[in-house]
Amino acid sequence: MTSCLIRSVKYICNDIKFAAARVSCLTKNYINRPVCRISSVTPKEHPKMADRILPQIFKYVDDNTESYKQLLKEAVAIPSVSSDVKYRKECVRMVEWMQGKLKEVGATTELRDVGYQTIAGEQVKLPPVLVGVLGNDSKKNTICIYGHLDVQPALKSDGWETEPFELVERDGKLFGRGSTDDKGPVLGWLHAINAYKGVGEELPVNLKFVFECMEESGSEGLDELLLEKLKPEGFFKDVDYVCISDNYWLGTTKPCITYGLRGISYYFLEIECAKMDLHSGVYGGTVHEAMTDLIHMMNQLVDKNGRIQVTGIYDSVAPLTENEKKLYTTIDFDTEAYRHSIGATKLAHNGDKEQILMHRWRYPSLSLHGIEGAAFQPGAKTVIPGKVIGKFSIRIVPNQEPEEVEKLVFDYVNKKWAEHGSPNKMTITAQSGRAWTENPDHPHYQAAARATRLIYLTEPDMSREGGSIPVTITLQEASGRNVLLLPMGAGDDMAHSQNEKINVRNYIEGIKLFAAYLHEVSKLSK
Ligand SMILES: C[C@H](N)C(=O)N[C@@H](Cc1c[nH]cn1)C(=O)O
Ligand SMILES: [Zn+2]
Ligand SMILES: [Zn+2]
Repeated sequence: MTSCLIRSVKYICNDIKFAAARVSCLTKNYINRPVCRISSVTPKEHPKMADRILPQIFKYVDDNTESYKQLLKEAVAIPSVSSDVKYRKECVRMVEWMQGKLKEVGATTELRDVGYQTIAGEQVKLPPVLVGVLGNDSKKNTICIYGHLDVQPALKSDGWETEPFELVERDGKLFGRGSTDDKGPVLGWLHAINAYKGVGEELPVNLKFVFECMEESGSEGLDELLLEKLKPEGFFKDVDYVCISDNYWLGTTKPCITYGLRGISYYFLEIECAKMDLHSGVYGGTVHEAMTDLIHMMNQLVDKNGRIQVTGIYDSVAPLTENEKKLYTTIDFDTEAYRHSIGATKLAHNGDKEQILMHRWRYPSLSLHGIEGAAFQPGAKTVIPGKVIGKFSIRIVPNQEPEEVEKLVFDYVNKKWAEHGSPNKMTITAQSGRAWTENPDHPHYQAAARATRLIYLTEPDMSREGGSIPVTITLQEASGRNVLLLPMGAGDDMAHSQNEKINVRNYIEGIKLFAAYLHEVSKLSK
């Protein structure tokens, strides 16, 4: 950290005269600070001049740290939980809030309608997708940036130390739902753009934005918007690169650039034994209970070592080559620190680094998430739930197609249900997104690596991510371009969990990283 600050200060001293000479008129930017507007000089025309811009930008970012935190506080305060329809208005408010911010930096924006989703037989309107364009210079490269504005649910009573929708700074960390996943990174792009403006520099690239508010709930409607509307309208025609910041470093100190994601196949296993909940004293012993059936079924899915029991599930997993195997040995990953950070007694696979990484990145895993309709509140509620929905998912990997995985799971669950022989009603439904991998030897990745070295003064690890961003492969296919994941947050940020946070350092240096990345990509050939 100290070295980054020293570097920024040193650069700004060299460039102070240069910066002063460029100011011609002042206006206000989106954080209400004066900015200068000038310069039609692009990095491609004057590379040396361009290389002096970044130090000014880094200084500008350091100087604006408090306002960046303030804006994240505003964003976190909007509880844009996509999985619960009672927050749907907040999702819309979140998208509109972000639209305002994009407009303030000069982007042309549109809110695109993506229709309805069906929840328990009801049609519920999906939040709109925010689509934006900033710059249209045919000499510049165009980057399409994707991010999401929705968050996972969070309640203080889940075990948060502070209110989840109130950004709280403590010990150099900003705690709050969405701070790292994905409001911090989305705002990072906005701040990086603003920093160019703040030092009076034209953006070196054109930008296109796709910001949705349903990522945590399967990105419903987004693929159709991208493939059936935006693509035919020519949105991707001039896109040269795609960048997403929505994952995390592997550890806490070493930056990463990410070239793979697992997909996800999410299941709702519903069992109904009665049309309402029943008093267990009155009805216990007289009915076949839905919860008993569900626990039996959920127990058939995975063994205690994490081996998925669904017949044929491992058949299509891409075979491990000798070359790929070697990649895992060089990755900087401390399994003991990882174990300690989550308070686990023992990791799977005896804590072996290579095995742990492979089971996060390239093998499927099945997790049991929860049961809707169960009496989960504290206290001795004596009810027999009439209907319960067990939720589980399989993280799927390259070569596994969602349709094929869904069929294997449906067949297996139906077989186990038949063997179980319950008179109750069982239904299973799924929603799935594909896995994604990219070529990390591409110049786009080299540009991101240069930007990362500039900020963190170290070589980034090329990583894969165990989580899923369903739209990534759609963006790859729709644009036909190289896609890169540039994480902002650290490996211990606890996305989706209690006390989610982003380190102030990751947030601020991440903004600089994005600015440096835009600069590096501007130098790539078209
Ligand atoms: C990696 C990304 N930040 C993320 O958290 N993605 C979610 C996507 C998802 C899909 N269904 C529900 N959520 C994840 O990997 O769980
Ligand atoms: Zn998430
Ligand atoms: Zn995310």
